[in-house]
Amino acid sequence: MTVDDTTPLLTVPVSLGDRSYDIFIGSGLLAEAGERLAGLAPGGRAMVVTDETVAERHLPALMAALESAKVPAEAFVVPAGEATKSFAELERLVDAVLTARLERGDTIVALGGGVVGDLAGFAAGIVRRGMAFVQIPTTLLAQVDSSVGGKTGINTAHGKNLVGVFHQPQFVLIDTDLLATLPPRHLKAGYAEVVKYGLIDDPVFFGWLEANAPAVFAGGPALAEAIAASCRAKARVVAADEREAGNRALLNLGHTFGHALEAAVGYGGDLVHGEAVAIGMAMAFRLSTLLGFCPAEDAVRVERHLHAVGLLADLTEVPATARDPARLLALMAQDKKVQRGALTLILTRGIGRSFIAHDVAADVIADFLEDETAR
Ligand SMILES: O=C(O)C(=O)C[C@@H](O)[C@H](O)[C@H](O)COP(=O)(O)O
Repeated sequence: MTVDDTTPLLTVPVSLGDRSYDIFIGSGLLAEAGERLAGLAPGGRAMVVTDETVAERHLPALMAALESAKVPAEAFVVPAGEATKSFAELERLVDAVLTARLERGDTIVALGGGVVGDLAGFAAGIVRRGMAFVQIPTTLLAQVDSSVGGKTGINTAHGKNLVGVFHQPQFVLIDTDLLATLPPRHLKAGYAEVVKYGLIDDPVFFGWLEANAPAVFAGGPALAEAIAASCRAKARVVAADEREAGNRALLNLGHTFGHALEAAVGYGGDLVHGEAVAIGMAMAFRLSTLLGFCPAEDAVRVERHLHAVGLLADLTEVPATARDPARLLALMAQDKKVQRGALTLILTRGIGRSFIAHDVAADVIADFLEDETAR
């Protein structure tokens, strides 16, 4: 993979028949949001959903872009953090959309990270049985993962993302400049999802990340290239299996363990999604090694890279209260990939060789979790 020294506009198509859309990636794109929205829904209105932190940094620029394109718009601001993916915030948002009398052809615009995108997308999917929706992701995690593919939803006390709908956006606008204000912790957390694409089926990309991680974290062309490669990978998987009937589940590498950890720590607690996914991916590699699928050196290589960029890779690195194996197993049992009571895990035969496993016995997973807490 080569790195350009410029970041021109790049368009990645997501091919889904009459629900197809483009991901626009480039520097300074927020300023074009108004024109793009006006082109999408001439004469339409917009509601921008964002959180308190993003509102301070980027909302004025987006509202100015909408105003100059003559798109009437109002903003709806939610608290920052995972706890916002709740029935209470969904109800508040739905009420605001209906109070504003937005029509089905008006647009809900998600300006923010995964939390904002998932909540706003869910509202767009259910109000008037489906409104227009646009994603303007402002975190690395949202730019490389959650803004693409149409998964929307909220968390419940039973687990992560358990209530939601598939609802594709009309376009995704990725302004790479917005990452300049992203705190390092969230840049790292988003990087976990970038690594995931290498681990699923692209060992060359993983090798490139090992060599180029410092340049990616420095921002600039290498970061833009990592975003583009991630979006291409995700668009390819989603186009082949929009509703996760098959191989889309590979995008869940690290998520069955990760989601259980997030729920165990508590939403808004001391573990953000990408951090939990990093631990979950390392665990998936270790379990794969234990089961004889994956060379031990590959699991070690994954751990080494996650640690090298400052991500956690070990269950013992999460708060002790979230490490109870029985509780983790009970949370995993709520995973959406469960079939007839049996867990589905994404395991691996090595870096870039992940596969869907339906037949790992519950007692094997329970023993593995016991071992992991004692590592
Ligand atoms: O888009 C997908 O499909 C994914 O699984 C991507 C995940 O990284 C993302 O976190 C997704 O929201 C998880 O979905 P879930 O269905 O496992 O809750």
